[in-house]
Amino acid sequence: MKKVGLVGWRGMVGSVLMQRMRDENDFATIEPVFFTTSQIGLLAPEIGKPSDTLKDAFAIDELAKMDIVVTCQGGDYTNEVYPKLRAAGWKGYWIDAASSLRMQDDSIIALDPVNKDVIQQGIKDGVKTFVGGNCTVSLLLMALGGLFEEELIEWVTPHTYQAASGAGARNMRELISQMGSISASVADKLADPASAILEIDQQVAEHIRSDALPKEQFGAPLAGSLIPWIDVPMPSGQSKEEWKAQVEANKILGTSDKQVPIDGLCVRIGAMRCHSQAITMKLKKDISVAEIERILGAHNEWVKVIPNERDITIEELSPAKVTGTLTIPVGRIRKLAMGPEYVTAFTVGDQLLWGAAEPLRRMLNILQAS
Ligand SMILES: NC(=O)C1=CN([C@@H]2O[C@H](COP(=O)(O)OP(=O)(O)OC[C@H]3O[C@@H](n4cnc5c(N)ncnc54)[C@H](OP(=O)(O)O)[C@@H]3O)[C@@H](O)[C@H]2O)C=CC1
Ligand SMILES: N[C@@H](CC(=O)OP(=O)(O)O)C(=O)O
Repeated sequence: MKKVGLVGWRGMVGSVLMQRMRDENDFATIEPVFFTTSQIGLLAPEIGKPSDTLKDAFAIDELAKMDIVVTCQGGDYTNEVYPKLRAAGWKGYWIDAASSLRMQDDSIIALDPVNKDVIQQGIKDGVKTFVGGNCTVSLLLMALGGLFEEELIEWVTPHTYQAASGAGARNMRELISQMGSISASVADKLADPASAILEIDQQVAEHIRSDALPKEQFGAPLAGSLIPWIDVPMPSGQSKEEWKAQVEANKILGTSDKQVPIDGLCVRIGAMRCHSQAITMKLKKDISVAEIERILGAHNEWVKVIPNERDITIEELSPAKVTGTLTIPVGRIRKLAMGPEYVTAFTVGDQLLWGAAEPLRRMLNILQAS
């Protein structure tokens, strides 16, 4: 059995990964070794079989005993430990959730329902570093995989509606606190059916703008509002989250030499853990909506085409429905007024599952089988 070192397993992405590995009985086929940056010597998590106590995640000699290291610990950890481990001569496989190594020449961004061929070729060529993609990128490609595979897309503009979880666990808590704080600020008026809505609205607006609203994590109101900027600015005027779309998607698809333009605005909204994307795309030719739906639906077992009808769209194409599942619904598919090659779509996906943990779990299984 391969020795697999798990780092960052108790964080938000790591916990979802652990849950999926338990659900799929992945621990039966590996020898897991749990690492920590802060709890050395404490008990490892329950996985249905005995495991050693927690080891020091900065101990290069311990990590070097692993055949595979899977880390969800974050970019700072990767930046500090990965170069030292490789410099020590370690030849094992490194599977990472953080963005630090994604765009390096010797790494592959893993999303196997979309780029299994790239991954398999990489393994044959001796690639040892596999990184999960940015959540919006992975979710976009899971939804539009069929059209990309058939090389039907000339360009895509995804406008995102990103959940609080993408900013971290504390941000998720802050979103709920903001909601509670807003509700509490007008509780007496809400309880009185005769109270005037404009007064409630006025009081809510004042509360949202005031220091009484908790906003230490986001630095701005999210509940009852939105934040139209995610991550740091780039020289192009894009946010870094927006910049990632084209570079990462083309790297995943293996099309970096003839880039498909992918660019749009990324916005944080008050959803908990599902990112949604409103897509405008130009196809290379005029194909019917029925054919587009067929191609999208046939690409992978998780994508689910939702007919462009009101009731089923509201029922199926929402963060409330999708959260905690691996389903990638894509709907609102129709031609735009700009011309027959211009198509719109809307998709939703759990950013902690297909957006983060699931590609890593599947990458581990691919390496196990190789
Ligand atoms: N959040 C997201 O949506 C996505 C995140 N990623 C990447 O994954 C990486 C990790 O992100 P995320 O999971 O959000 O990070 P978290 O902050 O949730 O966890 C990171 C680490 O913090 C330590 N920690 C300290 N206190 C606690 C606590 N009370 N509960 C749990 N862990 C604690 C743990 O390390 P220790 O046990 O060593 O103390 C843990 O492994 C980042 O690089 C991020 O970029 C990738 C895709 C999506
Ligand atoms: N930036 C993403 C989450 C994330 O962690 O992305 P990345 O893995 O590219 O750093 C969001 O805010 O929704």
